[in-house]
Amino acid sequence: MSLLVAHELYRFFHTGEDETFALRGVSLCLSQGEFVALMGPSGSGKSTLLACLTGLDEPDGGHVLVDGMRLTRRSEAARARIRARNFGILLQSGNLFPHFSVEQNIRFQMRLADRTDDPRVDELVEMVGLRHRAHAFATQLSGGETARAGLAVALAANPPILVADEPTAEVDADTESRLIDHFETRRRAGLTTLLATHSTALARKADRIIRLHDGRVEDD
Ligand SMILES: Nc1ncnc2c1ncn2[C@@H]1O[C@H](COP(=O)(O)OP(=O)(O)OP(=O)(O)O)[C@@H](O)[C@H]1O
Repeated sequence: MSLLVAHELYRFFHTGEDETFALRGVSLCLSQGEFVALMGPSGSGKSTLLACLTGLDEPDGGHVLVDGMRLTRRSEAARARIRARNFGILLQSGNLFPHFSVEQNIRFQMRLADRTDDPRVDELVEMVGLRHRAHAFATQLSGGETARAGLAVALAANPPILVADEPTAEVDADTESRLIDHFETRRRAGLTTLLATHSTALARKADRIIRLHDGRVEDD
């Protein structure tokens, strides 16, 4: 069975007189253990799609199923429960609590997922190249450090589905290669990974590339 299904998703935005058609009937299926890259030009709808797939945004049409459960058109509390159980999420809007340190943010995410005894905090901090910044508050981090800390938080609960928007946009080559190793380890462990990326190096490692263009799937 598919772990994550999107069926005919539509999303429109209205700003004043303008209407933007961000998603125009996007359907996709992700199986357990798949590593999928979502690509497409700026403005093609990648971030909007990730937000709808994780229930952080509601599509205007269509629906999303997570492990057979409908995520769309449910209460925020129900969506949050499904999200906590199934997803690790890194979106461009960020996922850090500003007055927690990097390490506290990671531990908090683990606690939300009931992984209080998880020994991997140091490992995660090391993997994203932030050992020297583990005790810094989120507000004290540079843009690149914030993105990397956010990724460590998204990975903290070893989520069944990792959804990340441009996870390697702000990382150096060493960190990118450590992250690619980690994504491949997730695949071997049967965990699913969906990354929106402009990086061809990263996309080359994926099992599948889904290309969006103008709010539609151009190629899958
Ligand atoms: N909250 C919003 N209000 C109005 N328009 C929006 C909103 N969010 C996204 N859009 C518009 O929807 C379209 C798709 O945006 P989206 O951010 O999903 O693209 P993207 O493929 O992720 O782009 P990028 O690669 O630059 O991050 C764009 O035209 C964008 O301007």
